Amino acid sequence: MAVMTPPVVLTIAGSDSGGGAGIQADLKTFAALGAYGTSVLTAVTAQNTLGVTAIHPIPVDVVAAQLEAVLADLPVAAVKVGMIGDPAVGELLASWADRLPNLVVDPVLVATSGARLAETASVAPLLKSPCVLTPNRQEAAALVGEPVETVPQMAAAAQKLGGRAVVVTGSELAVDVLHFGGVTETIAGEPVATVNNHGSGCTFSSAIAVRLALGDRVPEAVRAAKKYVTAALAGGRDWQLGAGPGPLNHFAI
Ligand SMILES: Nc1ncnc2c1ncn2[C@@H]1O[C@H](COP(=O)(O)OP(=O)(O)O)[C@@H](O)[C@H]1O
Ligand SMILES: Cc1ncc(COP(=O)(O)O)c(N)n1
Repeated sequence: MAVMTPPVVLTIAGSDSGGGAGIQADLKTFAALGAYGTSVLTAVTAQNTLGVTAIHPIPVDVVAAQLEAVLADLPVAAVKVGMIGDPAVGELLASWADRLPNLVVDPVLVATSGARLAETASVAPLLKSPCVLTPNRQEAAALVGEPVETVPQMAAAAQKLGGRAVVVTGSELAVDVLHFGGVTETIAGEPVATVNNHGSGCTFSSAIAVRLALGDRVPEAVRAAKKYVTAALAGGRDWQLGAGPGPLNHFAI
């Protein structure tokens, strides 16, 4: 029998005990889109659809050991970074950035439920790396220090932030703004009327990483990820999991 190796994608992120966001959303997205998922945990959160009740950051040497274990053995083709609970981990990842192929950084700061998950200082070291950065409007505002609400403000923020590319996501607007290769474009999707949006940002950034691992250019990867997150939001519109904003249905494609 012929041997085959599936595309391997790595998530470096926090655990969401409720299963809707973080590492759990990332691994489901990888599986749904045909990649083999690996994971480096940066934090354990006690979390459900209603909120976050505890955060335990993983010590930086244990984060480094996980990263070394994965990269020493598995042919990682893309890496997604989510919640970084500690600036020392941000520094560690920045020092590894040139060995992290097709890097996508979702600068997670606040959960959909409103809970603070990380400080801008944690992600700041990575902002100079050649990554695809995927802030939502609130995160973009925190990173550029200006209000980001409207589509023109999203475009201005995307142009200010550096990296390989920036996608400022518009949550329920269903409109994202991509700045790549000197070109700024609006990517409009179908708005989905749903309360179940917990983990949409994690899912979107993970889907971009899979598509980059499969060989897409950045604009194609972002468009494919937008289609996927829309389908997963639509697929979870009619289910109920938890009393707060529920998760997406990652396998409804
Ligand atoms: N209700 C919705 N209908 C359609 N697309 C949505 C909806 N909510 C979020 N999205 C899309 O999901 C992706 C993740 O963005 P966003 O929700 O802004 O991230 P975050 O979870 O970090 O706030 C973006 O492509 C955004 O446009
Ligand atoms: C561990 C962890 N990481 C990230 C998020 C952000 O989730 P969302 O995609 O809803 O912004 C979260 N709630 N928990």
